[in-house]
Amino acid sequence: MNTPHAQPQTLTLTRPDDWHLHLRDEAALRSVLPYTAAQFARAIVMPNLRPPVTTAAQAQAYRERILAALPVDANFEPLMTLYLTDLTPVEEIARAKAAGVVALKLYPAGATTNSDAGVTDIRKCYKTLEAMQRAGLPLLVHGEVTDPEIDVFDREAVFIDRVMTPLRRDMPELKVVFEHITTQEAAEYVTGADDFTAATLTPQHLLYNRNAIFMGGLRPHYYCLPVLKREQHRLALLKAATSGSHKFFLGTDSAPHASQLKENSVCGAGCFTALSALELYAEAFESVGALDKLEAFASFNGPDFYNLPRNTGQVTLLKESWTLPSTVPFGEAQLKPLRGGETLAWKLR
Ligand SMILES: NC(=O)N[C@@H](CC(=O)O)C(=O)O
Ligand SMILES: [Zn+2]
Ligand SMILES: [Zn+2]
Repeated sequence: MNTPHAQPQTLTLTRPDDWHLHLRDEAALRSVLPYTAAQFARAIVMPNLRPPVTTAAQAQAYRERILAALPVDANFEPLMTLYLTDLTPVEEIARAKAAGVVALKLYPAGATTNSDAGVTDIRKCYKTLEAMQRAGLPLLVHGEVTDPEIDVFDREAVFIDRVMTPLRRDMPELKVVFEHITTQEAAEYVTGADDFTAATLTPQHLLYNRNAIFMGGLRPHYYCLPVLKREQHRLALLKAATSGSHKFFLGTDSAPHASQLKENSVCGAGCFTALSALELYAEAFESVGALDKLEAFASFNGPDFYNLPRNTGQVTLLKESWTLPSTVPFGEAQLKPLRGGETLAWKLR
């Protein structure tokens, strides 16, 4: 049958990167790293270990542990970050730059998983942020306020007014990535900002709204931070991701937590998507007929923002349904991927 506007059945992209990833450490690291190495050429590795990665020396040691955990045939480069604290010394910035660290991460204290050592007031970090601005080292931001008076669903929008806007005014040439944005407000803020501001988008925030957390019962594997929002926000994120704007790029925020800690009276925040990340993004882009925008989002906009070379080589996605495993090993424990046990429409060859 002649279907002139049929969507493609295969999709070949320049090898993509993941600009926001949690790999954890030790046995957990060895369990999850192969999935990312099979999908991506590089990934920005988040520093929220216990204890956090706060120094260039710790980042180098963590990088060595990641390289040692790679499958022998893997062709993958971890890009390291430091965890910013109230006490990060200005001198650490030069050491970080010399060690090949690509960014520092701002966790407002108490905002998310392993953020208790995070920043209590960003003004305490201004000397260090000025050094980053001079060194061209980006700041990656978990953009939620922690004020208990603020409704959980409003914490990202309030962060823009209370933290992002003053920060951009005071530090105009600091490169800032608004990580894992979840709201129309954040999408519009980044769209309207200058080229020093960019954002990452996760597959779950492009595919689901907050109903997914409550569908037929409480579903802990759909709980991450910032939490999924209303449909209006999901649509705004999808519009931003597929707009062709170079400010938006792929960052899975794949954040593995053992299933017994997700299916618990207090459920840890994080969705594990590393095993099917590209497939999930392809599904999201296809849903609005924008598969032609996926390559720039996944493979060009991130390296361009970080002033890193784009990858050479390609990956191919096939329109072929397959069932995602419902659990995979996670050290001695188990891990449940987002959509585990369900069918996906695209498959990475
Ligand atoms: N996104 C999450 O819900 N969790 C992340 C932390 C983070 O990125 O905020 C984690 O480390 O588990
Ligand atoms: Zn975060
Ligand atoms: Zn994260």
